[in-house]
Amino acid sequence: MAPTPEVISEKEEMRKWSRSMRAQGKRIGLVPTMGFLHAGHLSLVAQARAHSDVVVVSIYVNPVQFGPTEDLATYPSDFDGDLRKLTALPGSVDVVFHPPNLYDYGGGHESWVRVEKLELGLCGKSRPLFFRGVATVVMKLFHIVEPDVALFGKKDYQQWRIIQRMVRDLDFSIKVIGAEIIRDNDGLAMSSRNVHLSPEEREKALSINKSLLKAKSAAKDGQVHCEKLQNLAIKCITDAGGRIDYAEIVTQNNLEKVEQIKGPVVFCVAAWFGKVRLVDNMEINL
Ligand SMILES: Nc1ncnc2c1ncn2[C@@H]1O[C@H](COP(=O)(O)OP(=O)(O)OP(=O)(O)O)[C@@H](O)[C@H]1O
Ligand SMILES: CC(C)(CO)[C@@H](O)C(=O)[O-]
Ligand code: BAL
Repeated sequence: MAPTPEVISEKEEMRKWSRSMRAQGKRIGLVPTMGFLHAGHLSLVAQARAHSDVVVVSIYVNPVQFGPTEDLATYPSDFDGDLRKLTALPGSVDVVFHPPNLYDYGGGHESWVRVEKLELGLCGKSRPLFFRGVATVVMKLFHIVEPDVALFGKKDYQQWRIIQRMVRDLDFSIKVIGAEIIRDNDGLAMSSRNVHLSPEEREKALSINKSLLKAKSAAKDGQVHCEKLQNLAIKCITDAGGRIDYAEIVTQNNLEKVEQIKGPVVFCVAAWFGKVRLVDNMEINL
């Protein structure tokens, strides 16, 4: 068992800690999270450790990425449980950055980061201010923690691509790594929000991964028409009782819609099961 991570809640203290590490020649890895940690998050921590000398995990439920009708108030949290999980890891986490509020300067926050094209499609359609909130808080975390490397999960594929684009366009000297999706044994992509699924809804939600596997296998068998593949997946999910937000095949880098698979694509899905909205995706490289 590793030592319990140091918990830092003040921005200035966090920056001071990072700068003292940098002065000792240490590479800093950052894993941004909203807490209620699961094995998907822990896999990011392991990869951060492999790419750096010291690891910071941030735990902060960022209010500005939630729309007025979204689930900010019910977002799951268990800070003590998170610390226990991080302490039980084979390699240590050095710091948990857990600020109470990143927008507490009074007078209102009015500066935003927008990744103008990439934020429009997929999740951006039903959550129009979501990626503005994500890009802004990640930029703030980058300025506070000053990491050399930052880890994001491919489960939130569009988010990962948006952060990569922000880092490129705004000249951050940070390596952004996309980590593979960790799934439960039955194929459901791990997600903090899964805790809100009833057993019946969880069973229905397995249709997302099944539909993606079906579509990928049909594509490998020669079906390259995206509409057909999308309809296959939509039927599988709606037959199971899910409500589709979107099911779209897009290019892996620019997330542009494609009609026929000719190069590397990713099939992205968001669907509702009861009050829970889940996202998942699968890369298809024929
Ligand atoms: N199953 C997973 N596999 C790999 N990475 C993941 C997985 N789930 C989450 N992550 C990554 O962990 C980071 C923090 O995500 P977050 O704290 O929002 O958890 P989450 O499980 O995605 O929660 P939510 O239920 O809000 O989607 C993000 O980079 C996210 O992509
Ligand atoms: C990247 C992130 C920590 C920003 O709040 C969040 O969107 C998440 O947990 O995926
Ligand atoms: N993991 C993405 C965070 C969100 O849906 O708000």
